[in-house]
Amino acid sequence: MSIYDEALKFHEDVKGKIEVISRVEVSNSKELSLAYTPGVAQPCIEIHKDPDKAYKYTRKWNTIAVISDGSAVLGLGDIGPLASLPVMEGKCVLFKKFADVDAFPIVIDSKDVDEIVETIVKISKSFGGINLEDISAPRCFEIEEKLKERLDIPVFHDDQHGTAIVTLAALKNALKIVGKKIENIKIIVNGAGAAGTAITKLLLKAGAKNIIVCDKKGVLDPEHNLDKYKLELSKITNPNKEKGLLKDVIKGADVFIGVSAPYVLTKDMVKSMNKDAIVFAMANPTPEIFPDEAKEAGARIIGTGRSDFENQINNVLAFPGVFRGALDARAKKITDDMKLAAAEAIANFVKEDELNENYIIPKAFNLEVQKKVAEAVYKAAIK
Ligand SMILES: NC(=O)C1=CN([C@@H]2O[C@H](COP(=O)(O)OP(=O)(O)OC[C@H]3O[C@@H](n4cnc5c(N)ncnc54)[C@H](OP(=O)(O)O)[C@@H]3O)[C@@H](O)[C@H]2O)C=CC1
Ligand SMILES: CC(=O)C(=O)O
Ligand SMILES: [Mg+2]
Repeated sequence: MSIYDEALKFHEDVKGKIEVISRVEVSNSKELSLAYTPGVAQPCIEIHKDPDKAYKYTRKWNTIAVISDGSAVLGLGDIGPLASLPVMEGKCVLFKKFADVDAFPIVIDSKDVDEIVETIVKISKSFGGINLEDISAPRCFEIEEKLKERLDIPVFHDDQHGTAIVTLAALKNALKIVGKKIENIKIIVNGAGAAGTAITKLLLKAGAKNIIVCDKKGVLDPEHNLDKYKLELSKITNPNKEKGLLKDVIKGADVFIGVSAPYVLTKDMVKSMNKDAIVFAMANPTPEIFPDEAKEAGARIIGTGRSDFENQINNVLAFPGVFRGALDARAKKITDDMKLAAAEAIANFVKEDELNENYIIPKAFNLEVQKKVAEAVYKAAIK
C-alpha cells in the first residue's frame, strides 16, 4: 500500500486526529458545583472585574488557535477551508505532542482580508495566541499586520516565520559543512509567497548579502507589475541586478531554497550551481526536485520538507517551541530576536561531531529540540 493510501485509511480509522479531554472530574454534585454552576460564577465575576484574571482561572494561557482560510494548503494551493482541516488538525496534534500547547483548528470560509481579521479578532479572547496557517500571499501579510496591530497576544504566521526559522537553522549547519560564510554566498529563493518572503528577510537579518528571489515569472523585477510586498522584496535583494528565469540566475549559486512548486528544479539547473551546492527543496508534499536526482546532479547537501527523507526542513521544528516560549513569557509579540534565537537553538542542537551531509537538522520527533527552542524564545522574549 502506498503512503497516500495508507494515510487515507489512517484518517478514516481514527475519525479525526484530535479530541477535547476534560482536566477535571464531574462525577458528583460537589465536583459539579465547583466546575459548573454555582461555583463557576465566581471566576466569571473576577474576570469581569479584571480581564487579566482569565490567565489565572481559565486555559487561555495555554490555548492557541490554528487558523486557515485554506488558500495555500501545503503546495496543494487554494483547496478551501474545509479541505484544509486535516492539516490544521495535524498542526494541533504537533502543538500538543511537542510542546504541550492546546491548539484548536479553526477554518474560515472567506478570502476577504478584513472579514478574516474581524473574525479572528472577535474570537481571540478565548486564546493566548494565534497561529495562522496556509493562507496565501499577499493576503497573509496584510492579515498578519492588521492582527498584530489589533491584538495583544502573539500572532505568528507559521508558513512565514516557522519556515524561515528552520531554513536559517539548516543553512547555518550546511554552511559549516561546506566551509562557506553566509555573507559570501549566492542564494536563490524560489517562491515569493509567504514562506519565500519571510525566509529571505530572516536570512538578510542573519547576514546574507546576495539573495535572488524568483516567482513564476522568474527574478522579481519591478518592471513585472509587482504587488507592494514583492516590490519591497525586489528592492532589498538581487544586489547585482540579475535578470531572467530561475534557469538563468541559478548559475553559480551556492544555495537553492525552494518554497514554490513540484519539480521546478531540474538536474541541469543543479549542475550549473557552484561547487558544494546546497539544495533545500521544501515544497510539500512534492519537492522542487527529489533528493536522488539532486544528488545525481552533484548537490552536496539536500533537504526537503518531508518526513521520509534525510534532513527534513519543516516548520514543525519551530512552531511548537516558539509558542511554548512565547506563552510562558506572556509575550505580546514574536519578534525577530525571538526568531533568530529559535534558529540558533535548532542549529546548535546538532553537535559538531554529529554534523554531516545527512544530518544538518535535528529530527522533528526529538522532543528535546522543542524544549531548547522554547527556552531560547522565552529568554529572548523576557530580554
Ligand atoms: N517545508 C516547510 O516547512 C514549508 C514548506 N512550504 C511549501 O512552500 C510552498 C509555498 O508555500 P507558501 O509560501 O505558503 O505559498 P504561497 O501561495 O504564499 O506562495 C507560493 C509562491 O510560489 C510561487 N510559485 C509557484 N509555482 C512556481 C514556479 N513554478 N516557479 C516559481 N515560483 C512558483 C508563487 O509564485 P507567484 O507569486 O508568481 O504566484 C508564489 O510566490 C508550498 O509547497 C508549501 O508546502 C511552505 C511552508 C513551510
Ligand atoms: C509545512 C507547512 O506548513 C506547509 O507545507 O505548508
Ligand atoms: Mg503550512
